[in-house]
Amino acid sequence: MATKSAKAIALSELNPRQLAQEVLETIEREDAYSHIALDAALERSGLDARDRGLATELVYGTLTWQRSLDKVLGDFVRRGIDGLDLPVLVALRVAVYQLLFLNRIPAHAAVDEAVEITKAGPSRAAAGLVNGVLRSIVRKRGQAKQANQSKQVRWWSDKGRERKPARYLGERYSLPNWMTNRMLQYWGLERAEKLAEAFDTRPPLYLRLLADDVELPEGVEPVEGVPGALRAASMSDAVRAGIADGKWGVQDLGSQLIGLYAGAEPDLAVLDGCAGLGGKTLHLARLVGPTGGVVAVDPADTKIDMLCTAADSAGMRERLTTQVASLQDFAQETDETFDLVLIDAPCSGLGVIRRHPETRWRRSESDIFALTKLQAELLDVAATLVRPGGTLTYSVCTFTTEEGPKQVERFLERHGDFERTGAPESGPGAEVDWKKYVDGDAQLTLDPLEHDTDAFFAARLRRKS
Ligand SMILES: C[S@@+](CC[C@H](N)C(=O)[O-])C[C@H]1O[C@@H](n2cnc3c(N)ncnc32)[C@H](O)[C@@H]1O
Repeated sequence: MATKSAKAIALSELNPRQLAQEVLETIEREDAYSHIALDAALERSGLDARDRGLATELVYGTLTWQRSLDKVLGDFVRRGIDGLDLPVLVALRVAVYQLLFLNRIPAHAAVDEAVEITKAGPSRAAAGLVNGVLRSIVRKRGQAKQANQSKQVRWWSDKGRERKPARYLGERYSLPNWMTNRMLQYWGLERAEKLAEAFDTRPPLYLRLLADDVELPEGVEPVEGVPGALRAASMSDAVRAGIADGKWGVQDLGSQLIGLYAGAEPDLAVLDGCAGLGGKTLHLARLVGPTGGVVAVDPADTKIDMLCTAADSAGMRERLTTQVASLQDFAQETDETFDLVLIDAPCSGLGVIRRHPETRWRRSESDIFALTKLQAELLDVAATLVRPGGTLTYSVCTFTTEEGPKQVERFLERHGDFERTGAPESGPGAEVDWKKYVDGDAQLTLDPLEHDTDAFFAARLRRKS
């Protein structure tokens, strides 16, 4: 039976592969964020937990391994992949991802569905090509299996490891070479390779408690030494129900640690200067309690709208004041100073590529220069908004030194009235076992290998009294 065009049928009728196809095309065509496009599609889909899991795996896996998948396809598509229509390229990538990375999926299911999806789409004439290419890959894989080669279809060469390590890491772990070059500079080959591998895995599912006295379902455990943090084995129906009931929300452990590291505690007046969707804002609002307050500023009105909605359902609205403005404009207009200012700055986002795999293919090295300038400007403005004796926490979800430790060094050179102060010694943040998470300068440096978190950097600075 021919599959109907994904466009012609309601999202609620799509199977997991059709949904993944739809989402991946949207991400590519509209420069959309993977998590937003996928969540929106899943929300409107009629898929059960298992099929949602498969669709999620296909979207994130295909985006993560895009360089490797394209390399393999390039070896099998005679005229190269550059001239392929987007729906054809996406169908091929998704199928090859299943063939090479998902052992439990039978080859015929991956191939047949890619052919059907292509037949039902706008480039139906390419269905034969899709069929031929995928069957050749399956054949090659089968021959290699018979010859007992451990890796059947390869997209890298081990010989390059010593000779051209940046290229080797990029090809093997599906990362851009400029990024692997930096990883080698920072960590050397051994550790860079381990981190490259870690960046290709699916991240653990962490939750943050939003209510007191809740009973944890099976498969959800508290994270030792981090108040309010939970780790879930999977996005089970019970976890989803807890989210809907406002018992907990999804937030990476690294993000939660930043909220705690910033040192929010009852009564404080807090400014979240780059609030975004408010992941950290709402954590800070919870920590300051009903007697404290958080001002959340961000120039993106849609983000502030979403933050307000989330604050309403978390019961935090009364502690929160929002303003759609750049921090620079906000600072011009206010006379207020704050006990605690958080600058969770716009950054290259290389530390969260497990969650946002499209970042690998969208960022370029030149972005880092512009971002570093903006971060320095935001820090200079933020410094004027901290009361004497108050603190400024600067955080980024990346591992480049310019955006992290060097940015802070330069800030301290420009602002003799600030000093590093490290993790908080009172309030909920003092309950964390910080030894595990901070470096020699008491700065927070997190990564997926050591901490099972995304890669984050944060520094806490005190304005001298
Ligand atoms: C890393 S994101 C913040 C994420 C957010 N804190 C969270 O935890 O969900 C950086 C934010 O900075 C905002 N931004 C960009 N330029 C800004 C500026 N000049 N002033 C204030 N915020 C800015 C962006 O809109 C973006 O939402």
